[in-house]
Amino acid sequence: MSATVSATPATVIVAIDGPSGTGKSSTSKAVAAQLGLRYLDTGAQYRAMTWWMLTHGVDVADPAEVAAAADTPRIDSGTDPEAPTISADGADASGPIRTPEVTAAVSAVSAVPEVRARITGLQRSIAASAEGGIVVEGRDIGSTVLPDADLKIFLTAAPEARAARRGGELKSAEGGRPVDLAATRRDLAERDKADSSRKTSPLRKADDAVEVDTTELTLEQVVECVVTLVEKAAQAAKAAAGKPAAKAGQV
Ligand SMILES: Nc1ncnc2c1ncn2[C@@H]1O[C@H](COP(=O)(O)OP(=O)(O)O)[C@@H](O)[C@H]1O
Ligand SMILES: Nc1ccn([C@H]2C[C@H](O)[C@@H](COP(=O)(O)OP(=O)(O)O)O2)c(=O)n1
Repeated sequence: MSATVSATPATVIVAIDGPSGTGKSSTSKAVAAQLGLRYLDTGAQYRAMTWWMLTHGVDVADPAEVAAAADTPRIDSGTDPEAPTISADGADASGPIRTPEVTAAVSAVSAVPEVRARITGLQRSIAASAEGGIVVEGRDIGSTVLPDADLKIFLTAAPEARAARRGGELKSAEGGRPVDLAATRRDLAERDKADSSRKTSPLRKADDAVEVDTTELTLEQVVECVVTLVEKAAQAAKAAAGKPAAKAGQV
């Protein structure tokens, strides 16, 4: 086992929150892979629920209809950071959840308290059973879902940087066709507003979260920074538990 992994305790829970395009998914996957942890993309769960509703005739603009359907689909997440999976009622949802239709509807669906209660329950049970620990990324992980996480990170980035990153992804998805960056930026701002202003569990930095502004950092620099923070948090957790902190090379 490497010195890096040996610095983590038996179980370490890391919460990474922030708005779209700040680097949550890429950072969380890389950190989890590097430290031998599991990985959960909670946005994918909300997107899978939204996709299932759109394809099962639920009027996603009607919170009562959405609430009534919230317990119906089975949502399964595979937590291998090298190959995460997401399915709804057994159907692979990884492609369809990235369509513009799902992106446009997901904030409304995820604002419905019954949806949040259902998915929060799934998230807590996945985190509780993750052997060795897990990196969970989303909007309300540090503030609501896992308030006792060993480490909470809140990623931010300037709106132009976020739009440029999302625009790059959309361009690849469109086979290299140019993307309207101003429209991408507007879409992000609208989703930020909806996600931050909903009543139940809005997008919010937990009081004890470490904020990392990724605007001027490469992805590699962000990953390095978060890995260092996880190792420090793991050592603090060990010390608090009364055990001597592991030296490099010790398990
Ligand atoms: N620090 C960074 N610098 C440049 N590009 C980044 C950085 N972090 C992430 N990206 C890229 O930006 C895009 C969005 O990142 P992603 O991890 O999906 O963000 P989020 O999960 O917060 O929406 C991806 O294409 C990713 O490779
Ligand atoms: N913990 C979470 C995660 C996502 N959501 C909602 C709000 C987000 O706009 C959507 C989609 O999240 P996702 O992380 O996939 O979004 P991006 O990849 O950043 O575009 O889900 C949420 O309400 N709570």
